[in-house]
Amino acid sequence: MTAFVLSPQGARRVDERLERAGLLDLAMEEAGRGVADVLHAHYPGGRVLLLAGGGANGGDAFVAARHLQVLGRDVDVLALPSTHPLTRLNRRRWRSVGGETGLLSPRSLRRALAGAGVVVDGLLGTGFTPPVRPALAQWLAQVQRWREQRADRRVVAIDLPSGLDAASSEVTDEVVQADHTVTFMGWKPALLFGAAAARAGQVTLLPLRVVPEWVQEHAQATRPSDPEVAALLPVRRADAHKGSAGRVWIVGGHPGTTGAAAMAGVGALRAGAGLVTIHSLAEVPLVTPELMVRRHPDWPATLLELGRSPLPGALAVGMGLGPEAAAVARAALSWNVPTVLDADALQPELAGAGHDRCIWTPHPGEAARLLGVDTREVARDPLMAARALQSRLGGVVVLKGGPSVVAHPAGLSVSRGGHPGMASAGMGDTLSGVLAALLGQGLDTPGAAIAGVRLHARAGERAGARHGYGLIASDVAGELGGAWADLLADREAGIQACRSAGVMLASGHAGPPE
Ligand SMILES: NC(=O)C1=CN([C@@H]2O[C@H](COP(=O)(O)OP(=O)(O)OC[C@H]3O[C@@H](n4cnc5c(N)ncnc54)[C@H](O)[C@@H]3O)[C@@H](O)[C@H]2O)[C@@H](O)CC1
Ligand SMILES: Nc1ncnc2c1ncn2[C@@H]1O[C@H](COP(=O)(O)OP(=O)(O)O)[C@@H](O)[C@H]1O
Repeated sequence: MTAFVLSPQGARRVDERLERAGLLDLAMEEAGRGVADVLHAHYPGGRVLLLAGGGANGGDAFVAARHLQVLGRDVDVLALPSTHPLTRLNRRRWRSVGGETGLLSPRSLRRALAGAGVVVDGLLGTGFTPPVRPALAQWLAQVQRWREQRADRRVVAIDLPSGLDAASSEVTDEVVQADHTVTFMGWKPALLFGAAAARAGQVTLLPLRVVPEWVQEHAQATRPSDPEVAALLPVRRADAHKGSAGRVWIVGGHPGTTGAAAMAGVGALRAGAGLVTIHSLAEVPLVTPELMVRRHPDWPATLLELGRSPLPGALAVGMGLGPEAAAVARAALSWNVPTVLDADALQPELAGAGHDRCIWTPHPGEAARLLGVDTREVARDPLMAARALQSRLGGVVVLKGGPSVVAHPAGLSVSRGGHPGMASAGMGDTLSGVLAALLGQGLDTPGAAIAGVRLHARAGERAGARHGYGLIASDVAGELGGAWADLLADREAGIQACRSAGVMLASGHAGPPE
């Protein structure tokens, strides 16, 4: 199923609706019980110390305490004064089953930590407003020191580690390092990006059965599952031929950076393009004989000639293209065919020159240049940056990273998977080829972006399993066929899931070009 990304404001909206409908108690029960189940499954031994804050995050901790006791665990609870009515109610329920609650203080915490094997952090959730108040910072530091003293000590965070701003990828020193975070309803942006995501440890999302359509309504972005992505991929007829599988042009390469165009070409071939031609002013290495390479004397005359010839189903422009990239990209955009713009073609002066069938693929540095901001600002909130870029450039934007964000006219989508070994040169070039190949096979622009990013990430996972951090872009290209097969294995399930959930990922496949 599609998972959703919920900003703290979105979570609050859902919270308010649940409260008005009298369902918040049920949601808290489901959330707290889920925390207990996940904790017990992953960390079956050791005394559990639950830390409950005053808000609803603390309420979840009281519910979890009750269920952990039912599961036969030894449980201690230390709490702050409860301010939320449901937290008070669940504190009473905990007492009614014989549970005791101590007041959280440096002394009580020190004592309880001495006997604990697992700490449940239920102090601050989405209701946290930075910065962390000093007393709390001190307790969080105590928990942090306790965890670092022994390798078998675990911290399980409820919804998100305390001190983490749910909307930001940045962290401060106070934020607890969790081993596992059990989050509810949707991914909070902090659990997806940057240093904040690393503090969450492993994340389990519990969608909660209570009125899921409200989550969808208030979501900031979607996170399609593999079966849903697979439903976007084209399926060929048995009589397919190279013309019907899509003709792709790669426009790139410059003396010294010809490998970029070659890698894009291989990416396109491995993602199913029928015919791939590289147009370049430089001598592009013939990395595989199936690629056609045309070397030209200069761009102005070449662009005129190419514009008058039969145009391809899709093209990718910019990989290693060099100083004339903006002018070349502008001419290519005037041809009005599905176009991927990458690397040197990602120039601010092209804003307004694009069309609906463009995919712009900046990494955070390129995104910052296009937006005229600092790279750190892009990295802090990739969802906002991707949206801002899409409204400035039009078409579809893929803001690359681990994970990548796809911004399309109907919304935002965050990719799954990938591998840290993909942080190496040429990965983005390969992706450009993949995206052009999917556009050439008739996928619409958002569909090509969502499916292409996941296909590339899946190939990265496969290559990463084999090569680890030593993986190179050619390895990823070599795994694209296997990645496609992995996704297709779930295609039918994906189509059914999309239909029954009424979830629109993107309109998907427009049919193969003639
Ligand atoms: N949205 C929903 O429908 C659901 C929410 N649930 C839980 O509810 C949580 C949100 O609950 P709340 O909105 O009550 O907020 P929280 O419980 O996350 O935080 C509010 C508490 O934190 C304190 N606080 C805020 N900023 C602070 C700071 N800078 N320093 C120290 N203390 C600070 C407040 O005084 C208050 O006691 C979620 O994270 C989740 O755990 C769950 O019960 C499941 C259902
Ligand atoms: N840690 C990571 N996890 C997942 N994917 C990653 C990671 N690092 C990089 N990638 C992917 O690798 C690609 C890198 O693109 P880019 O920086 O443009 O590379 P290049 O310019 O060298 O071709 C992107 O698709 C990005 O999503």
